[in-house]
Amino acid sequence: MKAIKCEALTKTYYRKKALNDLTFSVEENKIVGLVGRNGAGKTTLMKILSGFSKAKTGVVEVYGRRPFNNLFVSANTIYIDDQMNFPTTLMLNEILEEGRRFYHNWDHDLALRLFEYFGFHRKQHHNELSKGKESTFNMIVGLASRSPLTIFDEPTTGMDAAVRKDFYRALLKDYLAHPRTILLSTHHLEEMEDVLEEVVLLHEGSLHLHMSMDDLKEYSVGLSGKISEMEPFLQGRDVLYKQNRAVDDCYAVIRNDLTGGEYRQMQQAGIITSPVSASDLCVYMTSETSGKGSVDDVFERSADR
Ligand SMILES: Nc1ncnc2c1ncn2[C@@H]1O[C@H](COP(=O)(O)OP(=O)(O)OP(=O)(O)O)[C@@H](O)[C@H]1O
Repeated sequence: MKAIKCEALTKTYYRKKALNDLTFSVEENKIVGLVGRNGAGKTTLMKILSGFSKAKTGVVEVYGRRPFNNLFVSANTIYIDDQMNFPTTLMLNEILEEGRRFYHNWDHDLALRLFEYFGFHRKQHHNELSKGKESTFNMIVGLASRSPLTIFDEPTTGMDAAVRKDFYRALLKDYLAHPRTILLSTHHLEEMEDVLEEVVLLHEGSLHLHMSMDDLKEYSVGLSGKISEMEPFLQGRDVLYKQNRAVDDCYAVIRNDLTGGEYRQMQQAGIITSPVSASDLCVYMTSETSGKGSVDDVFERSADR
């Protein structure tokens, strides 16, 4: 069964299309990374899936039901972000108790063990926590809920590197023991490559790519060498990214469909091939193409004045 199904989904804010003709689906019990540049539409999509907001046109289904104002979807979905507001009168242990009352799969023992491991005190209040601690507490709620669809929107905001590592490990361990569908947006794809099974890349509200993490890692290859030597190899190919690095030196990323013979020809021409990480590939594929150049140009222009 599909946990998520979107068909031609569009959401507009005033005249701006936050989601534009978005079609993709996610099978049950997958752990999926949602990535894209700032403003790509990740939060908008997650809020629609959680039933908090309504699409303008298109179809969206969570476990076969339209999520907006739907009790079944609310009971089977949790949305965790860094702006969660819990009642300020409740202490942290009371918030966990509320979680136990609401979420039918809630694992209170797990919640309490994580609570203790991360050094929380029962009588603290959510609005008194530091940013990183707030995210850590929210993460505990998200994991302990064991919701069939668990949505984490940038869950590691403010967490230090050690806590982020603990989070990825806890997420993976709990997911393996209790499979469910987890959709997680992140700007730290490089840290999550071993956790995620699939990646959905959004760009300007549209689907740019949806594939398994294994395929994504193999999808492209980096080439560096002299421009004059590279040009013949790049002609007619799917060039995903290209940057001139020095007067006669260039780096390009192409689809990884080279034959053994082509690899040998490149070596003979002095072109160096290298793997491209999934995270770098996503950045390259969605890099600005509006002719604004790089941030270096901003400083060069101001020096010219
Ligand atoms: N409430 C709103 N009112 C008006 N425009 C909005 C609103 N929420 C989002 N947008 C716009 O919709 C687009 C997508 O925003 P969204 O927050 O979904 O992106 P995102 O991928 O989550 O970005 P980030 O990585 O920065 O969190 C942006 O252009 C944003 O300005």
